[in-house]
Amino acid sequence: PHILPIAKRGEPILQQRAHTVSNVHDPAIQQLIDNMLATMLAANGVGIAAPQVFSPLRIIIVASRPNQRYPDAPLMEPLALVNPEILWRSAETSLYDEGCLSVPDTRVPMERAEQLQVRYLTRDGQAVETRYHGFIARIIQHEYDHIEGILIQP
Ligand SMILES: O=C(O)C[C@@H](Cc1ccccc1)C(=O)SCC(=O)c1ccccc1
Ligand SMILES: [Zn+2]
Repeated sequence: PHILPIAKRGEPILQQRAHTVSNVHDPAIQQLIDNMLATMLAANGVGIAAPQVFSPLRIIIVASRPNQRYPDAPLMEPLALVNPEILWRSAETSLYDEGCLSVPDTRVPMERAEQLQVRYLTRDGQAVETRYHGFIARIIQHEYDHIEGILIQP
């Protein structure tokens, strides 16, 4: 896998809606997912979205791990969500200072739904519907914003 350049605020691709993946089994898609993972790990992130590596596709990676602000955040295997759809968001919200690999040296307090229900394809093409809460739900909402062309604003 390759570590790819990360698009920074101001790059048009970060403000465009990304496109649905038509064939998750395409080797180019599988390589992209591997490269997104390598790039996220190298940047010490807990998530990444395809537009951040200049691919206008609806692919996100979520990789929660415990950290100072969220010491009880779950440590999880990085998970790729292809063509994610948020089916439901709880009315209950929480506030957290979010960072963004595309907006370096910035933390922005963001209010997000505490729980959400999401439907997506795994990288193996399995259709899955899952409910998340807490830090993982937050990361999913942050990454989902990226494929909608939405960036946190400093
Ligand atoms: O820009 C991205 O999508 C990655 C971003 C994801 C994210 C961070 C915090 C809340 C929601 C989503 C990052 O990983 S920035 C790095 C960061 O803020 C962080 C790193 C380790 C632990 C906790 C936060
Ligand atoms: Zn971000």
